[in-house]
Amino acid sequence: MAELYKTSASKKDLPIHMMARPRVRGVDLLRDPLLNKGMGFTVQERQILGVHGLIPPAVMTQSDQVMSSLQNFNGWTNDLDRYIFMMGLQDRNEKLFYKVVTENVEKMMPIIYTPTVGLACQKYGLTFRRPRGLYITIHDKGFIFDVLCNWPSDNIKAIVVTDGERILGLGDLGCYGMGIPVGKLALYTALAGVDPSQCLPIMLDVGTDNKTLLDDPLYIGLRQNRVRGKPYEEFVDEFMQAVVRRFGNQTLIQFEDFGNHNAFTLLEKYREKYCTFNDDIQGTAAVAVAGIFASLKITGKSLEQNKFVFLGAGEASIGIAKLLVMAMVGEGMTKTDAVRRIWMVDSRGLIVQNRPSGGVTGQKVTFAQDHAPIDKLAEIVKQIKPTAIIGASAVPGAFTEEILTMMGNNNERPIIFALSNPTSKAECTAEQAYKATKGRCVFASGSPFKPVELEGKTFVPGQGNNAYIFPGIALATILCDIRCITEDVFLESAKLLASMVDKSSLDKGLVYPPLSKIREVSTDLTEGLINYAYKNNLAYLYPEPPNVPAYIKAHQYNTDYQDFMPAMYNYPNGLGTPVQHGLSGLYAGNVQLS
Ligand SMILES: O=C([O-])CC(=O)C(=O)O
Ligand SMILES: [Mg+2]
Repeated sequence: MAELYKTSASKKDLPIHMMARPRVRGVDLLRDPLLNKGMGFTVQERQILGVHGLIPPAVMTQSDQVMSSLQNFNGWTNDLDRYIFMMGLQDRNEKLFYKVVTENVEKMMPIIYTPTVGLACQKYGLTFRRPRGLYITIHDKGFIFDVLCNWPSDNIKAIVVTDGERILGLGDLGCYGMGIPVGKLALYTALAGVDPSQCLPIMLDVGTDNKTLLDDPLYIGLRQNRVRGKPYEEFVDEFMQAVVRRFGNQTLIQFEDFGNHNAFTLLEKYREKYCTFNDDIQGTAAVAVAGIFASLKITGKSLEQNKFVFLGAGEASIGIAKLLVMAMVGEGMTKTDAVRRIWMVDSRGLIVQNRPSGGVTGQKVTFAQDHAPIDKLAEIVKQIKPTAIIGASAVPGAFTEEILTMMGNNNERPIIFALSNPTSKAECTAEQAYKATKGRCVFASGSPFKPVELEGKTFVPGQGNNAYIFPGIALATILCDIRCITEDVFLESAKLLASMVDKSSLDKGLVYPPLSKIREVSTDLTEGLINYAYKNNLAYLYPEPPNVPAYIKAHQYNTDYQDFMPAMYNYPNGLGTPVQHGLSGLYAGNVQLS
């Protein structure tokens, strides 16, 4: 059985005829980002693989290349240029891209992911250099499987798909939303170690209702209004079926940044039939609930001693609220009592049962309270006296100084989460929250904020972003073959993540592990979830891996270059025949020909 789990044998273990050989050579090798090493190719490899002379003569180690990339990165004066530089690197040399990212996670995440990815999406038409992922349009209806067949690999384990209708808190960006699946999948690899060749970003272009884009002659998507209703549903149905036909029914499909209505409808429709989850509803819920679990260790309160006010009643708020209810019920409360602790506020004010202005519909119904209507958030906070306010409204500045001060006056340690993305949409800044509460609040935000100095003390805001959750869930799902991701998986993820917050973080008011640890967190989450999946009969891979950490490690992407030792120049007796074209003198001291 040990053999079954021995997947990445070291080079020495392999018989010579099985040593890695790239599937392409010559100039095609340099143009394949999965294989290209640029100047990292040894002289021997250059000769054998037919790229000698096609790259400058210097042979660089991968760490030299990392240094050179960082110098380049630092040379750019704005984040969008840094994003473009990093995408260029990803397009040229994936191993190097992921090495740079994984060795500099804190610096790179805000560029290749939120918040800069939001800006990049807004300017996607201009930043577009080379295609990445698949674009499937409503006009491909009837032929989606054929489009999927154009993808060059059969071995796809994970797809992140969007239709671009609600990109972060930026609204409908149509086809420009492709930056999001690309960014999310970059984190699959950088944070959890999912093999990038097994990941596929997909944009379902059904048009856009963004007038500015429709009027822009340089817009790169379908120039028509969004298709809705039955044709849209049939289109997405066909897409789901085509994915299974093309890549198998265990393919993970992560829904990302769909409009509110479609996000909920599609999740309900597919969650039991496909291996799927919605990151904005479920991933965000798990990260927020983890933050709340961890905050209890700071506030000293139990979950049921809290009262939560949510600003915004969309995917994130409803997802968090539902998971919170599940957590409270898990602790012995009735559902009715749990729901009573949750107060939702949308653009029309407090969501109450007898709302005069058009009633309450959809997902909000569960949380409509028996209370008189109130319009303004400040008045709601004054009357309801929440212990926690959670913003997922994409209304910047909605948590005013008055509201934050009130939270500080009503609570010894108020919980303030401003989760809307990107930074420009956050309900308040970290500084505003700490200042108004004299440093007593437990603050987290969806996009990163820098630490805040206040009266000689440093406060470190937590980043309550689903990036702490989705890469680990994805890797666990892939590795133990979970076919249906139940709601329990998200609650378990929240508990696991909260358990990883150590005392030194809590002492700084930080309810998440530091961002510098997010890779270890993703791996630990994967391990916890694999164990959970086997205990709860969710895993299809049998037999169960005897050593889960070793099993995970063996399957995680290695950012080190693969050695393309030319098998044809080696003989089974183990004597490698060096390639000697009188070059050893030329390259003396630079490379070793052995
Ligand atoms: O992408 C992010 O940073 C978090 C997220 O899912 C969203 O805001 O839609
Ligand atoms: Mg999202």
